[in-house]
Amino acid sequence: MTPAWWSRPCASFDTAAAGAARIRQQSLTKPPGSLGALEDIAIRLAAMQAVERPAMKRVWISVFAADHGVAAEGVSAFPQVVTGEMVRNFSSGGAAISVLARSLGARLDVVNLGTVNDPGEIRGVTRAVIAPQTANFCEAPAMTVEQLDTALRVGAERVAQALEDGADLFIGGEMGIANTTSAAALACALLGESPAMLAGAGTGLDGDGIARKIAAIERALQRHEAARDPLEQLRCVGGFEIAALTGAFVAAAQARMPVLVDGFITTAAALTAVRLNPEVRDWLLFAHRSHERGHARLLDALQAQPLLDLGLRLGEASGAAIAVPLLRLACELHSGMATFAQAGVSQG
Ligand SMILES: Cc1cc2ncn([C@H]3O[C@H](COP(=O)(O)O)[C@@H](O)[C@H]3O)c2cc1C
Ligand SMILES: O=C(O)c1cccnc1
Repeated sequence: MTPAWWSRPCASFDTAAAGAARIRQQSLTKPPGSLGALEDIAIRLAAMQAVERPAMKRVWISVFAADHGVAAEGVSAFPQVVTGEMVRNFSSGGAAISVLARSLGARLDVVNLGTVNDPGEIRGVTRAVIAPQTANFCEAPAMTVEQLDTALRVGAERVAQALEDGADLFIGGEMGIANTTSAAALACALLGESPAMLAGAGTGLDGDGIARKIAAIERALQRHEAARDPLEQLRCVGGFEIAALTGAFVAAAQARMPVLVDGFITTAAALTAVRLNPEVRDWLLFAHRSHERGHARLLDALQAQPLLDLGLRLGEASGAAIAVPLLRLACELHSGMATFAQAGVSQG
């Protein structure tokens, strides 16, 4: 049997470019190391882009939208119709990510994988509808094998589009009422953690709501106890958008495309991608630590040090978009500063 596409090797870092970038960082007019994490980012991006002086001009943002059967368990503070309504809002330019993408001059790609309140054909939205929603994973596997396969492939196809567009960075975002329940269930399955440790308030559940969410995840984990490998865990308790993000992250790493990871849900997808193919980890940069309970644990599992900690809990790729200016500034400092020799400044 031929191995699945997601198991194929990822691109490797260009160590010569990274070495040249490291030497350049040490020659710039500042005490070595004084730009902290921004220096490491410039060097890592040099390794990824295989150039001494990396750039972060074109940014591609794919927001994957999908509904979740588990919403029937009363695990979100908002009704399920919001997912489809927000797809429309992304396309008309009123969502947080719409504003951020405009401000960054980034390409915003919205992908509808299936919503109960389907907005139909609308301008600027790619239709890749798999089903109106996943199955309620408290009662059955969230996806069939075919649905999972399609969702993974849709994610990879958006990366192919980003490459064709000449993007320097891929950002994945999500929209799906109840998807913090799916992401928490997936994280529990992958990490062997208890739901009480990883389930949070999501869109703003109160104490009773969080207790319902924990109980739903506990039931789901019992039902799907036999799911031991990451692909099967994703199929049983994931969502269409979480699977598309997983496929996108693997495909980006295979295609030499840096990825900036957003919040709780996208990090659950990132961990799934790394479990499917450990080489993916090298290609992931982490934007922020979300306010959502459980995100810190996921970041720890990935040994990730995010750039920002702003108490964000929105999703939609918003936290990643907010961190893009830092990546841009890291690149500009790296390529624009004078060296000690050029500026006639004495070295220590
Ligand atoms: C208006 C609105 C816009 C959003 N944009 C992202 N989310 C975020 O909230 C949802 C997850 O939280 P939960 O699991 O509690 O439902 C996801 O759609 C996520 O992207 C939103 C939620 C709402 C209500
Ligand atoms: O961290 C996130 O991505 C998040 C948190 C709460 C709700 N939606 C998204």
